[in-house]
Amino acid sequence: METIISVHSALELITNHVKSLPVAVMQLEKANGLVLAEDIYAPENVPAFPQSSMDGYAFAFDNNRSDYKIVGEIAAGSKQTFELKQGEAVRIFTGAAVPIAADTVLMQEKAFVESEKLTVTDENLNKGTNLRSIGSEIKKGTKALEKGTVLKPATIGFLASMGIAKVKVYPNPSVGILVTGNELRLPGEDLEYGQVFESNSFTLQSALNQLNINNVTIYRSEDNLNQLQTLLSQILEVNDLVLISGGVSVGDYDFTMDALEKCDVNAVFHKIKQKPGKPLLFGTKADKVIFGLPGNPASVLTCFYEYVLPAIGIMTERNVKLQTKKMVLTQEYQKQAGMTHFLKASHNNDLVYLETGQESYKLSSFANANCLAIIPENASKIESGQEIEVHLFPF
Ligand SMILES: Nc1nc2c(c(=O)[nH]1)N[C@H]1C(S)=C(S)[C@@H](COP(=O)(O)OP(=O)(O)OC[C@H]3O[C@@H](n4cnc5c(N)ncnc54)[C@H](O)[C@@H]3O)O[C@H]1N2
Ligand code: MOO
Repeated sequence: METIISVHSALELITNHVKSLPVAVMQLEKANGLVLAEDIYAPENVPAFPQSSMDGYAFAFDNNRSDYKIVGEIAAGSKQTFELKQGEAVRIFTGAAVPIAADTVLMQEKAFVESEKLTVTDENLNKGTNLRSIGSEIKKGTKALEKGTVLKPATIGFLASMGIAKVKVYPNPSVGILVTGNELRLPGEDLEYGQVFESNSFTLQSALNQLNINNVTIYRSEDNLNQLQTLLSQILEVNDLVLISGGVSVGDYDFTMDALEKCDVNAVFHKIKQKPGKPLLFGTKADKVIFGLPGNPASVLTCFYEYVLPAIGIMTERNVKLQTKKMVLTQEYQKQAGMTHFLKASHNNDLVYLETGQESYKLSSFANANCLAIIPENASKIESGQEIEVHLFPF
């Protein structure tokens, strides 16, 4: 196992150890936000029949005629067909099948009808007006969507319009969040001296939900190796991704590393030259991915954005990494060389303002921030006005 490595090496190890999840066949209504794992070809013509796009009258267009005899009516969904003769029209409605012999639909606002006689009052009417021809949206057998397309409302609707009910996608992982700590109480409970409210599972679950990852189960364990090991082995059975909060440091009650070892997890690295989140732990067990997130609340969220997101991106073939931009720092920042600093910050017009309260137990600065400012490992001083990299939050 690697100990205390650079941010760059940590990301490289994650990239080398995480694989995309097996392709799954998914009901369309559950596929929003997922990536298509197959090319989609139209199984039928859309529309499958010549279709009226207006409420009005359908007929075979005749330049020398302005009157037609109305011989019937076709509503949307009607199976009725008409053998229209020259000079005959049918009353028709939006979405209805236009008779084969007809080629034009006159909208009713441009028609004058008396008893069964239709008079065209549209001087600019052309052959083919208001008629959607067979396959004019997409022809049967044509490629409709490429493998790799991210499904969104429009693509989901497009698939449904072709009659497709299920698609092959890269699924979202099922996620187990394991919260450790004797001191933790749930919001809403009474707090005794020495106890703190548990917030990490709330942060993590919300961050996952924001990615449309909703198959999330929260487990809780005391700082007890046996309990932790038993729970962890169950969690590893049923989840693709396991996020453990706390217990990754060096204290006498930090059992995460031992429990992972007992569960035969391959620890890939432990500790990154970074602040916050130095004791981040990453491991795998077969295709399962495990992160031991340092318990301090700001460390948990920073590590989620910087390391768990890229892993989820690989598992799902989605581009979910925080967007990177170069921006100008508006103040001087000093630190010791040797650690990358991820600083809660706000950007506006490509200028970056650092939040006060960078300590890893504080979430208030995170709550005010819209990005993380990156101060590189080897830097000891960034001047005000210098350009730095910024990772933008996805909201
Ligand atoms: N001697 C050393 N001590 C520590 C080191 C070190 O290098 N040497 N590293 C520090 C750093 S940096 C971090 S980060 C933490 C990480 O500690 P753990 O991952 O073992 O986390 P815990 O000790 O369980 O908790 C840390 C802190 O966070 C609070 N916490 C934990 N879980 C939650 C939760 N679900 N919701 C809200 N708050 C939570 C916990 O009460 C502690 O205050 O270790 C340092 N120590
Ligand atoms: O690495 Mo820790 O998150 O600074 O307190």
